[in-house]
Amino acid sequence: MFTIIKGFMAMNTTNILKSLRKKINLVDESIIELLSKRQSLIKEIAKEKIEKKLKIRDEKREKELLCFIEKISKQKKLNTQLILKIFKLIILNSVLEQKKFLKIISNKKINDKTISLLGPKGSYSYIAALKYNKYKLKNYELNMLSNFKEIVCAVELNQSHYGILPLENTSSGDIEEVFNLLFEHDIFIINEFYLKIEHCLLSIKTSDIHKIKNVYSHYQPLKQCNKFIQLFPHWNIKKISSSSYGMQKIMQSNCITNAVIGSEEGAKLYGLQIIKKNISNQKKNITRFIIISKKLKKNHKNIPLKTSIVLKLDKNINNFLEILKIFKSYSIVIHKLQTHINIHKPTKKFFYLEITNDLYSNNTIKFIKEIKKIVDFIKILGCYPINNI
Ligand SMILES: O=C(O)C(=O)C[C@]1(C(=O)O)C=C[C@@H](O)C=C1
Repeated sequence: MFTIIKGFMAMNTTNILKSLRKKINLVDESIIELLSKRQSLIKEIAKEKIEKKLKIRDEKREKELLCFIEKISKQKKLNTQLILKIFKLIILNSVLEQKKFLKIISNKKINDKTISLLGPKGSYSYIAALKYNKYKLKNYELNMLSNFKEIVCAVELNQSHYGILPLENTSSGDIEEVFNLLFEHDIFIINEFYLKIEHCLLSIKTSDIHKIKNVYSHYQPLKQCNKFIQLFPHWNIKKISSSSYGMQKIMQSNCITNAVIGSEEGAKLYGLQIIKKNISNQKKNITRFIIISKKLKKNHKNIPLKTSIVLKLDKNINNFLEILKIFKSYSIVIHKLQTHINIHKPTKKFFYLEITNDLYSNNTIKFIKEIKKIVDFIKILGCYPINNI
């Protein structure tokens, strides 16, 4: 009798579960419908912006909107951090959609093979992308974006096949922002290469070093040239989205007091003069660029390969000793080992590792299985050919 009642209750619970799941389906359908409505509005906004020649991205509006979202999600007692994360992604997606729409409207041929990078033309990423495109991709269209996050999201959201990002530099070290994006987003490294970066101080042709008051650039070139900059304490240093955006701005402003730190190639593109060449802290200023993709790539077995991994451990330091033992027992060779701080939660650390092993070899597969047992979090960031400087 008791078993019959239990069986009946179980059946009843299953029916309740079924009906609740049906309700969830309806709620999810409404969410999708609302997102589709939002997407249509985004297109309308894009048309208006194109007509009125307004910038696609409106950071002030984004801030206001996120404040509003935060307020109402708190009122509804939702996980505010999660909701904000979702909305930041939705907004970023609409920026990328609007930029794509702008291209269609302005009758630019849309190539389905694109590589996203920090633009506009003349940036170091542009020079790196031209080089990579010439040797490896051929005929991929360059999709110029305004920051590293947009590049990562364009690839993650399948709006672009590949992305190109600087990862580290001999003068400024690791680019933490890019490492954090790799850890947080669903993308993979499929290649790497090195590029010599020769920073120059550029201005319009009628200026000279004594007239300069404002110096513009992306935060990376500014960091890589900080010793040179320190020689001119009266300069106002202005961080902007890219060195080439700075070139565009000073060319348009036509003002003798403005200068930008950027490339010689960029100077030619924007008709600027080079006031001083090679101003980096180190003579051999080299940047390591990576190519990112939505999918992990399998490589030929007969070329030397590197696998990048990120790990998060709990506070127990002994864990790391355990990890090292596993490395030893599988004869894994560590090429690089670094700790990185989570930009959003500075108390949280990640371990970033590069091993000179093929991710798909039986030995590496077994090694990763072992590691997974003792870490809090592991993400394979990619497997790609080793490209020495
Ligand atoms: O309000 C706008 O201007 C929009 O284009 C919409 C939107 C959004 O998705 O909410 C997208 C991009 C802007 O940077 C700000 C907001």
